[in-house]
Amino acid sequence: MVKISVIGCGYLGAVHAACMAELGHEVVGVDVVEHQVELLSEGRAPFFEPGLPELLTSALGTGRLRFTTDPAQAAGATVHFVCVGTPQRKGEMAADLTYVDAAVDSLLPLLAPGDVVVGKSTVPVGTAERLAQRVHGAQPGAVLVWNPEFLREGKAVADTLHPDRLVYGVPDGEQGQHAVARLDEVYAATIADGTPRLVGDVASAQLVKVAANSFLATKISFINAMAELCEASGADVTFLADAIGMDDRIGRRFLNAGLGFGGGCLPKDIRAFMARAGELGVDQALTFLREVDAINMRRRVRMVDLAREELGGSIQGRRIAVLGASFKPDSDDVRDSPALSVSAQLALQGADVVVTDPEAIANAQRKWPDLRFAADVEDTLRGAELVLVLTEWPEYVSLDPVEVAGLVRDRRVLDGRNCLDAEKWRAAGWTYRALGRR
Ligand SMILES: NC(=O)c1ccc[n+]([C@@H]2O[C@H](COP(=O)([O-])OP(=O)(O)OC[C@H]3O[C@@H](n4cnc5c(N)ncnc54)[C@H](O)[C@@H]3O)[C@@H](O)[C@H]2O)c1
Ligand SMILES: O=c1ccn([C@@H]2O[C@H](COP(=O)(O)OP(=O)(O)O[C@H]3O[C@H](CO)[C@@H](O)[C@H](O)[C@H]3O)[C@@H](O)[C@H]2O)c(=O)[nH]1
Repeated sequence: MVKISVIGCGYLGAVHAACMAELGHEVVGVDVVEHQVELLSEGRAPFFEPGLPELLTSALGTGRLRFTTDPAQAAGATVHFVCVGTPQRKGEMAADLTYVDAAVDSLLPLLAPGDVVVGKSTVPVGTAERLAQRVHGAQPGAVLVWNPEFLREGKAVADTLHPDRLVYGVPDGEQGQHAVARLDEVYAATIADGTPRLVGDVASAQLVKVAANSFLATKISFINAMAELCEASGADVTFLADAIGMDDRIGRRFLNAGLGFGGGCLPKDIRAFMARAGELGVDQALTFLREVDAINMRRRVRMVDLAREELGGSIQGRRIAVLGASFKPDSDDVRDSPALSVSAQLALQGADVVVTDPEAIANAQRKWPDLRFAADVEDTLRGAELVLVLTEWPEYVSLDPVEVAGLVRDRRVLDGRNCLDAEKWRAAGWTYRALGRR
């Protein structure tokens, strides 16, 4: 059993804390937001993540997990995971590192010889080296390492308990070896399950994370660029993705064309990576990511244009139903949500937009208070002249086009995620269109 602290209990940290307790460790989770700590302490997740409430309840029941707003409660832990946010700086591409700095600073007075501070947040390469100096200055016997996290929202619990790989970035020498041994203790059950573990230097570990997200973003923008070609030439991007995806070297995963990527990770991570490359004097190495970002943002513009086309050129006062607000299904996260940015654009241009989502309405309302929301699909669809499916929640994918036809004014649907059965919708008398699909 290892005594662990987790600093920052948001989408990443809350899941990490609960999973570490589940693996048998004694865990204290620290966050600055009082309400969030109260909810977590009651076994309630402050955000929607399948499986998390059950895990919290079971871990709290063992007495091995607690949450607090008091950073001093992290004293006594020998492994401290830093899981705070690294959002995009306002008006810039670079990451805002103030939370990471504050989190590490809050640990400095508590550190004892042998303690390991483990960065999990996604940071620009070079951040860990800077923080390591601060840790070393405060407690020469303590060490800072990087252990990036690859979990996906919506699958965060399974991804944390059964990751594809563990990556440790440690300094050379005895302190680095000590940290590896500590992390191996923390992840003993995961390693025993056969999860590969890669040990490298600190710079590489930080880069692995942003490189992985850049690759995923590039794969999505590649297929969306193909969707533009398909649309211009009368081809079908889903057919194309299926066919190229059958080549093992390419693979079908992350080739779903549509509205593109959003969320609290891919968009800000590729931008921060470009900013860091500029600081390092190698901005040319990542100019392709500018294009990846531009292709991605064009999807949203295209969706708005398509809606206008479908409505005969004018959206002023036209009733549009939007299904989906979160950046992807199985999440209530609306950070940089493509669905909401399209909805807001349509509303700004004068359309009468109503948005629904199974989990994300509260978050969406906070972010876009001027948008109109409805709690259920029926109220959203009633009287609509155009239906937009912008997040592929299973309940939207499985809608019966015959059943819902009676609710709308006009049977027109735009499939922003290439997730509907086009034939079925057309057979029910709907005009069906999707980005890059016949
Ligand atoms: N969300 C994901 O799926 C995911 C996956 C892998 C990596 N990451 C990375 O992990 C980091 C966290 O992301 P997130 O999505 O969990 O963000 P988040 O905003 O949901 O959570 C961050 C939490 O840190 C808390 N916090 C801020 N300053 C603090 C401090 N000084 N002390 C204690 N708590 C503090 C905030 O109140 C918040 O609850 C980011 O760097 C992100 O890129 C996220
Ligand atoms: O073929 C695809 C796959 C995904 N998406 C979109 O891409 C975005 C991101 O999806 P996903 O990667 O599943 O969600 P995240 O939870 O943001 O996870 C990413 O970001 C995390 C934070 O860095 C990493 O830990 C994960 O490994 C990485 O997948 C979403 O808007 C999806 O709709 C597509 O448009 N097409």
